[in-house]
Amino acid sequence: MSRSPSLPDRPRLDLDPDMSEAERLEALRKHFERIVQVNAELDDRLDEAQGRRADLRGEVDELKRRNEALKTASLYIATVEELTDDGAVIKQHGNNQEVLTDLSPTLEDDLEAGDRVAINDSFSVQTVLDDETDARAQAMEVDADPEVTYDDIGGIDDQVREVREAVEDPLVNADAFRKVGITPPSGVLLHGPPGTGKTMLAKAVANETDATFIKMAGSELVRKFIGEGARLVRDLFDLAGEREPAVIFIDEIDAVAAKRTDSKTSGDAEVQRTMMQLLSEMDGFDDRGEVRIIAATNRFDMLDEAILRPGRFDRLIEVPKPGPEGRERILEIHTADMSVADDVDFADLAAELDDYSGADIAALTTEAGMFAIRDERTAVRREDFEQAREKVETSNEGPVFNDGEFGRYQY
Ligand SMILES: Nc1ncnc2c1ncn2[C@@H]1O[C@H](COP(=O)(O)OP(=O)(O)OP(=O)(O)O)[C@@H](O)[C@H]1O
Repeated sequence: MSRSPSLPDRPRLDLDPDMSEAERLEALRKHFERIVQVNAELDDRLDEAQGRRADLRGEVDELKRRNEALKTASLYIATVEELTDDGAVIKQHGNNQEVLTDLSPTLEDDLEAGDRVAINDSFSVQTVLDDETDARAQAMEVDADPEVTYDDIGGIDDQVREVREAVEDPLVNADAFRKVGITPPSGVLLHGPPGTGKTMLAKAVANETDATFIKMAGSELVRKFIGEGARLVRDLFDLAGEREPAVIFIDEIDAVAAKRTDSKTSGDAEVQRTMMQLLSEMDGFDDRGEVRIIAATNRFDMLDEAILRPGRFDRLIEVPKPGPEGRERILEIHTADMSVADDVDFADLAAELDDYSGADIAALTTEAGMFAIRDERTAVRREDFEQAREKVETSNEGPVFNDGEFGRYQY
């Protein structure tokens, strides 16, 4: 990469052998002042570059999202009704339009009547789709008996309490809410940096209330074909109704509920349709009995305000990275089953793990354990944690420090 032309020059120190001591001292003092000044200028430039980098990353994310939407933009779902010598008769879902379409030789052999296919705007068959149940399985994770408990979650006690009040109490104590005549929050939105325990919170609430945990990934929803995202949202709420008590967890909700952009691609329109379906399911939520809904996002700044209105995600809970005490607790949780040598002081270690998320700490403890194994020891020592830190912090997936990735969000 070429160097930016406007970077300040490296200051030079010219000392003449004929100079007196006083002159030398003066030259050195000036040189020092110049270095301090150049350093300050470089700091400014660095800040500027980091700001610019954060902006560019934001743009890249947005472009990636649009690209993803465009790739699936113009595909619709249809069912093959009949195979004839002239091609296949297909029926498009949604409008039930029947069309005879040519088939490419490669598809001809694969297709059977009854298959679901993806077609483009001109009804040409693009791919054979998986079974409907596969599409659901890919987008939804159903866990009738999640194992996470509140004790497994460290450093976010206030958030645990808030989630319990907003999600657990209405499930366990529905009568009390009815008698007092208040409506519990419709949906809870957890927002904060990645790996801080948002999914754990949702699972723990489901566990403590003996509810089925049903997770839907927002990013999966937008990868589907026209009409499929909205249908999956419908399925999600139907399934939760069948399995009540249930906790619906929509991860990465920003993928379906981002602020409207000015782009008019059909991919964006499809994302909008999916979001509309989600909003209408939430608006009809009161009659759904023992179903609670939690969503999570790392990109709170991107959300469309429509989803935050009363009756929708009207309880916002920020889940931040843990402070030193929280980090200490998370270290204890993740080393509970490890043998740890006496020279490891968790409070001391936690104080040094500035900006680590819960997930970073979990990764750190595993790495430390690996170093002990490599050294053929059974107890994990302080030096293992040090080596693990070096590894975690130099790898790309290590913690992202304050002036990095999240500079552009509010976290
Ligand atoms: N507060 C915490 N206490 C204990 N462990 C944690 C905590 N936060 C994260 N972890 C560890 O990190 C893993 C990932 O956490 P989780 O999936 O809940 O994060 P998340 O906030 O949902 O992340 P993302 O936004 O990336 O989906 C957990 O399985 C756990 O091992």
